[in-house]
Amino acid sequence: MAGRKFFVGGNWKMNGNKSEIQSIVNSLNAAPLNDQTDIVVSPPAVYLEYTRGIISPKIRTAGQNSYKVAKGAFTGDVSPQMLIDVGADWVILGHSERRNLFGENDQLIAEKTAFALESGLGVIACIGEKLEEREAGRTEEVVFQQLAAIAAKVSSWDKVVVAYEPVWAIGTGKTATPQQAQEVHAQLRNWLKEKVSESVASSTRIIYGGSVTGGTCKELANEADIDGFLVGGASLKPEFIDIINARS
Ligand SMILES: O=C(CO)COP(=O)(O)O
Repeated sequence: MAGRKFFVGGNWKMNGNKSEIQSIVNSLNAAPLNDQTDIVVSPPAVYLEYTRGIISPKIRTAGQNSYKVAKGAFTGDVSPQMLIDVGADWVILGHSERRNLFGENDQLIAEKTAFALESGLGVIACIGEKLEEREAGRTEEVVFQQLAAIAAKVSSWDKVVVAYEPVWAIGTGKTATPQQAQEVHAQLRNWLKEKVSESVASSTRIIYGGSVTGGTCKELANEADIDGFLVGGASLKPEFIDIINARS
């Protein structure tokens, strides 16, 4: 907690069309939203501009990915400059689906993070262990390695939010318990303190993602080192409003 502004992101992943987005946006625009919370939604890239055009200015938008250079022969990719051009303020990088389905490694994610920050975007930097890694007692080692790769390329942490998303909790309905999440968040904050600085450790938001719902969000939000959420499935549903307001 410690003065860190609560941050809730909705990662829509590869879901939605104009009509579905219109109805999600209508419900968000009409809802009472806690103004002590930073709220970001991340539609598929092709719908970023459409979403920006209809959503309340209180809600910021994020790309789900961006490449490490501004333009060029990189078929199928988008740059931070393009995301900014269509009104995005943030980008999600290092999501486990990018790592595991599209083969992105720590090095590439770190380079993309550096370039997105340099270009003026905020970065939601995702890390998290797989089930077999947790079961082998390697959670700390894995998340520290992922964070270290990113930290090596970050010179200013003001616009970085770290998202801890255990892979076994993503899309599975198995939310980490508040204690499981808090334990890793505290370890990550301690890592930042030791390897970066005390002030970065105390000011950087560390948010949790993995099957967060309207039912699980309040208890998680009570933990000292959980500064918000990155929400997948539930961000497409009305309960996203309860998650945004979890600290109210
Ligand atoms: O991957 C996630 C957010 O980036 C979490 O997804 P779910 O909330 O659907 O588990």
